[in-house]
Amino acid sequence: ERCFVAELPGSELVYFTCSRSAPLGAAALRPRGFLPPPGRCYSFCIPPAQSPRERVRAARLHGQLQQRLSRAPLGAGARVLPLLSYSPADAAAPEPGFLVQATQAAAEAERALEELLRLHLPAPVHLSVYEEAADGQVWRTLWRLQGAPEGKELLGRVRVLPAPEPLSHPAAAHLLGAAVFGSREAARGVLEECTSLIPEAKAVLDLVDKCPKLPKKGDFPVIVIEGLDATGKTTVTQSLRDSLGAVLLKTPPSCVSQWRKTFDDEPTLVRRAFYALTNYIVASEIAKESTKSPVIIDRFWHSTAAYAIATEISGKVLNLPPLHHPVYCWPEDLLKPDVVILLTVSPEERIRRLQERGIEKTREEEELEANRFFHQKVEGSYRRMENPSCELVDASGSREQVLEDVLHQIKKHFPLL
Ligand SMILES: Nc1ncnc2c1ncn2[C@@H]1O[C@H](COP(=O)(O)OP(=O)(O)OP(=O)(O)O)[C@@H](O)[C@H]1O
Ligand SMILES: Nc1ccn([C@@H]2O[C@H](COP(=O)(O)O)[C@@H](O)[C@H]2O)c(=O)n1
Repeated sequence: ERCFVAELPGSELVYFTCSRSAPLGAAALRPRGFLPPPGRCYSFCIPPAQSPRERVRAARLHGQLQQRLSRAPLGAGARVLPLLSYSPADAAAPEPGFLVQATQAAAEAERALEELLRLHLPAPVHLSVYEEAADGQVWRTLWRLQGAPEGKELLGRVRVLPAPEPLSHPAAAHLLGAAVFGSREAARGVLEECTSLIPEAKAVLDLVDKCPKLPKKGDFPVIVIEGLDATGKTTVTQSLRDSLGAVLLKTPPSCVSQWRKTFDDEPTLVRRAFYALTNYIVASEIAKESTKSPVIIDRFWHSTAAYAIATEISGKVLNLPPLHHPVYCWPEDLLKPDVVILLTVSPEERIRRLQERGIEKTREEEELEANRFFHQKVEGSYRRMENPSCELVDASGSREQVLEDVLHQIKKHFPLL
């Protein structure tokens, strides 16, 4: 039995399933907020990759469809929401897809959607249509789209019911190796798979392959400063460099800057593998520099993992994988820092600083502003990291106060510094 989870506006998750046999009275149970009245919903999923080599293509197809859906003539007020199809009974990775909420039952919107799917999805293409019946229950009609331009076959009609919320988010068990990479080889494998599609992947691999496999930290302290955008990392890391006579490094390093936009436009799988590998490039720099002086790093692996988890786990902070989940564990083959400090500021102060700075924001930061739940999930993930865990410093005071507090925290580990 397949179940589905969709993320509604406001980051609410709705879990539902379909049943042929549920007794009709069994609740005017309609999944809450699922079908905006009066309206229709449509859903479809991206067919899973048949082999590891195919997973980059499948991930890219998902991204392309998302872009095309955002431009498709689906009618005023139509919403395209992220959907996952999963089976509670087996361990297979969930299939990503979309739930399209149309505010009117517009034949034109339906035609546009069908045309898009016929054009871009490999056959057989399945489309589910959800409607409310006179008795207030929601029904799903499953269609197989075939032939051009309008051929379609009716496969069946079933009731839609709320599904029990699983103990953990359906994506949680599949983050490792797909969004969070537990080793250099795991991330490397993804970029290997895309060298024929993305030429820049080869250039990144060449850089990574020049770095020693297990670089060793020198005797000087290695300190990472983490935090959301505009929490003051640049300000603090520069002050720390000056007051500790340290070397300042950042991830991703400048040697990959020219490829960053390319990978930011790729789906999670490829984008996160890129960022994961940049940590290994910086690790070899840390190894060298920490034999000579203290090293300060502006973002490292915790950023890579926290942003990946927050993006892939839909809903709110309570949907994050629980404490001690393997996604929060430092990769065994990545040079480990001595101290990781997480700068925190209130959402209001952070937004004030972002606005004051006034420079163009990255796509992810636009999302951050629009979606405070995403912001909470990134910070919630940082807070769950372990070995090394993040030590929190409230960064909402003056620049001088924040520096003093960070130095105080560092000196607890290195009193002689
Ligand atoms: N303690 C502070 N009080 C007030 N403003 C601050 C403080 N620290 C930093 N700022 C200002 O807030 C803005 C963001 O700071 P900064 O660039 O250091 O953050 P960041 O975390 O490095 O951001 P990003 O991750 O986007 O690079 C800057 O304009 C900076 O001058
Ligand atoms: N080690 C890292 C560093 C960065 N990222 C990603 O980059 C974004 C933030 O970078 P800034 O240059 O704006 O500070 C953030 O959205 C992360 O996705 C990363 O993954 N790993």
